[in-house]
Amino acid sequence: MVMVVDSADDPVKDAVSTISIPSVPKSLVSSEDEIRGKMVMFRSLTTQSLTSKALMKKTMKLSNKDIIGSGGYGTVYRLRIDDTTAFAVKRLNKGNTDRDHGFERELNAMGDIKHRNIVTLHGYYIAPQFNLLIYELMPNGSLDALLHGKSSKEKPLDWSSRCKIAVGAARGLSYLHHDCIPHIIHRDIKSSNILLDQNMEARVSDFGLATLMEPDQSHVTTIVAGTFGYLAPEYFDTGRATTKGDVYSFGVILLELLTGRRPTDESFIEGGKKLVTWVKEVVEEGREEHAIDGSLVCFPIEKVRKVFAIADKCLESDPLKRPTMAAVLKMLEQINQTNL
Ligand SMILES: Nc1ncnc2c1ncn2[C@@H]1O[C@H](COP(=O)(O)OP(=O)(O)OP(=O)(O)O)[C@@H](O)[C@H]1O
Repeated sequence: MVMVVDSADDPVKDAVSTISIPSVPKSLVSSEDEIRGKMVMFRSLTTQSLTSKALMKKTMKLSNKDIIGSGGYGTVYRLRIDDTTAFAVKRLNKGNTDRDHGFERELNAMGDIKHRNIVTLHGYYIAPQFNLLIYELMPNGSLDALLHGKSSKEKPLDWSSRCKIAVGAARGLSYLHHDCIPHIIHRDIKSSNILLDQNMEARVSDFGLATLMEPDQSHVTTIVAGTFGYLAPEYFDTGRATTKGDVYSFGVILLELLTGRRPTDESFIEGGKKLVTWVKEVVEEGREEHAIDGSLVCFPIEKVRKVFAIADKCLESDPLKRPTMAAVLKMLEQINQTNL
């Protein structure tokens, strides 16, 4: 049964259609699953020629061979529609109520967001046993894979690609912090959540942990979440997610781009040193060219120094001393524009 609904009838704005599926083949779901779900697709150029029914049919045929990867919340599949259209479908298991709330949050936050540096959510499917999120497919994978995966040895990212990724990710995050109403704190900024589109433009992804803030609130108090190595120190004490916590995580991303090393790399904590202390010392002692990723054969040292200095500011232990994402974006854009 296909029912086209007016967006006014649906809690999610711009939804073009919903579909109830009384039964689906086994592949994404186990045969015991009680299957009765609702699919909602958002209106866009990519989805306008697709019917929910056709999409649902293809979705239910997904199997292990289509898996792109998996994370803390579920498994991601590649869904090919035709030669020009493909989606990334994230299946979230309905393990507990927290995850259900996370899913609802993700939908509400993502549905309206359209930005060149944010991964678009095209739709979702809700069923009793599982939920699906239907995202734009990012053909060049994640920054994590580009920096630390197999291809990083064969074809390391060059300096200008790293700069472009830093600027794009900063623009996406700045948009969430400053231009979305209510403002959005990402809460899980890390290199596996920075994806690359066909032009190697960075897109911020994964709002599973995103928390919506009312414009007059400066923070929200929640249980500790996020990923070790990227979390701001104050988060461990207070459990408060703030935009400045995201700025800290972004500083870690900058360090990853500069050094090619994960934040949990032993060299950062050698002799009990913390990341913050490490970067401060590198900047103060002018050792940037020794700290830069060894696979970078050619880099403009003045620009490298400036990006290290920005990372240092983002990683300040006192959140009040950290710049906003809008300021970080401006600094990175200026470095990119100057011919040093
Ligand atoms: N829209 C997408 N296009 C292409 N690949 C994607 C997309 N979304 C996720 N992936 C890839 O799928 C894999 C799993 O992603 P997922 O977001 O589930 O986990 P994660 O980010 O690694 O960890 P976590 O769940 O803790 O955030 C990652 O390799 C990620 O790069």
